[in-house]
Amino acid sequence: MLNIENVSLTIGAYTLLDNISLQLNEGKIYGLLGPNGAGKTTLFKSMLGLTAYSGKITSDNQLLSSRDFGSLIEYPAFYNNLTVVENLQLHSQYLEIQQPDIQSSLEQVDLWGARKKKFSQLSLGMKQRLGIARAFLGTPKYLLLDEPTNGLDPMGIKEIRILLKDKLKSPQHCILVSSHNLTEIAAIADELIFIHGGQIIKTMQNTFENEQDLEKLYEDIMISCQKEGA
Ligand SMILES: Nc1ncnc2c1ncn2[C@@H]1O[C@H](COP(=O)(O)OP(=O)(O)OP(=O)(O)O)[C@@H](O)[C@H]1O
Repeated sequence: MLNIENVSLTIGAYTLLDNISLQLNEGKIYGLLGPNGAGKTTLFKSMLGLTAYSGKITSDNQLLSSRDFGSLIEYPAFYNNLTVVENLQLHSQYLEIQQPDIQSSLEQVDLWGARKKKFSQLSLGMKQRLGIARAFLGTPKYLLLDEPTNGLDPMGIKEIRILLKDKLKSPQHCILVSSHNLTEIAAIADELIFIHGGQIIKTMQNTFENEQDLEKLYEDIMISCQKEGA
């Protein structure tokens, strides 16, 4: 279990994260929802140790290790002139992942057939899936995906949904995914986390049968945050 306790981050006059406490459990997919600038990426970066913060984040009561996490934050950066396989081999060497199962990870995201293609030859959807394969390569406990469906067409979005829900979700792994696409979040998440102005506004089970109901709740929450000036 990932335990986030009273995590805050202030830079100059701006409070990016405001006393965030959350518990994230293996076996679940969490959807992180919030408008532009809410603090989603900053929260991911604090978990990954990419930004300073006050408060405490632990995994099963232990200090965090970079091995605990796999992440896809913002646009996935790879070497354009290397092939799919070469990119993953390089990443494994860089992270000192012992005996990475590159074939399985590529099969999982349906890219084994494209293993000899250069990164520059991949479609956006293939690039996102390769980013997820890379994030999952060391079989981390926590998989952090920041807007993985950004810019994808409906088929690409569907592929990511199937990948997360039917292939990567497991009792051993916790997946935290941020998205502005409420339809996707309604379809894949077990739990919902609403964030606004660096604060967690609400956490709840995803009981939404359709995205219209989630959309309505999202709008109500965000409008009331704006009124309160959160
Ligand atoms: N290094 C920084 N210094 C100052 N402000 C920052 C820094 N990084 C991010 N911010 C600000 O912190 C706020 C939260 O940014 P963040 O990128 O975490 O939001 P987000 O929820 O991921 O937004 P989006 O949905 O647009 O990706 C924004 O107002 C952003 O401008």
